[in-house]
Amino acid sequence: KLNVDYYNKTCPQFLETMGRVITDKQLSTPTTAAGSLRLFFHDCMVGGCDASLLITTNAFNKAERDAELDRSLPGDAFDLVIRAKTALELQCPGIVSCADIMAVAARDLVTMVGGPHYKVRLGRKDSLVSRASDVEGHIASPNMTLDKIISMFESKGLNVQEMVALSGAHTIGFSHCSEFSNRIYNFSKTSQYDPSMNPKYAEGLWKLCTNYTKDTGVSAFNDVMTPGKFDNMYYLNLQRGLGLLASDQAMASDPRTKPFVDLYAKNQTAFFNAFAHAMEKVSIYMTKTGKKGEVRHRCDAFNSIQTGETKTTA
Ligand code: HEM
Ligand SMILES: [Ca+2]
Ligand SMILES: [Ca+2]
Repeated sequence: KLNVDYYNKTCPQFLETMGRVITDKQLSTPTTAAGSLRLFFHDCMVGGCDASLLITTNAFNKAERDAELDRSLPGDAFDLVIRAKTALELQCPGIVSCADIMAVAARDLVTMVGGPHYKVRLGRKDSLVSRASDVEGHIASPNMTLDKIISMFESKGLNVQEMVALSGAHTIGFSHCSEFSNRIYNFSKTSQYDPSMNPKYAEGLWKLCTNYTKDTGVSAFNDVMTPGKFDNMYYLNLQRGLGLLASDQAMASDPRTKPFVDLYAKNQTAFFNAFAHAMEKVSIYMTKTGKKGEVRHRCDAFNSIQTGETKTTA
């Protein structure tokens, strides 16, 4: 079904065009890589990698991207897909799905910022539904227990090792203060900061985020040491109490996850291999082929107008 040569005959310029659009965007807006990786992951976790996350809300339907858990996804990641789609529609109209564009963009950007390269099989179809109400229960948040996060990944066929490897994505990008503020402001009756945090690090974040309730855009690097580079520094940080999100830091102490944190901290090649392998798995999770989806003309709208009342699928 899915294969790496899917567009070889129908859109031979596909990968080259993607490469050009991605390079332009990443050089002018270096936050694109992290945003696109997160966008892709969130899309895949809800109904598979089918671009359901790109649909915009209309009067009849509150779409997936407007779910609370997806509100912080950056506009530049959406913009990249739109740009790629626009270029591809000129070269080979109606051929390349938005879901395939997202998969290739995430992969190419990981590679561009220093991470591994892996095969992306192609031929995904775009979804025929996108509902904000479908998101909850599928996307983890930082203050969930590790038990809960592990079972969420397991429900997608991803084991603990794969979860730890995929979380290495936090070697790039940002998080808003609201995602970790509970760790630095009145953590408990006896402690201002979360004791699993390096105190100097906590203090720095405390200063950075002082005004976060008013200035809601304030964010911290997920990886304080090498924020723009895809490397294994994330795991080394966890060993030193420099994990930003509570869920990240928890992986360094829980006996189920710690062995993998230690392995990837010691051995970047092991991390890259595990990340690449897990991403290949994520990127084919629940993919739609054939009549189960469509190739959208534009990535933010279904091809036929849907009122939300009746919907016929072929
Ligand atoms: C283990 C459970 C995970 C939790 C609880 C989690 C949670 C979060 C949160 C809260 C943010 C900050 C969002 C913001 O404030 O804008 C974030 C950022 C990010 N996440 Fe995760 N995440 C998890 C796993 C993953 C996975 C598996 C990937 C990809 C494979 C990923 C990729 C990213 C990236 C790249 C960013 C930075 C986004 C940017 O800079 O725009 N995360 N994550
Ligand atoms: Ca999806
Ligand atoms: Ca890094």
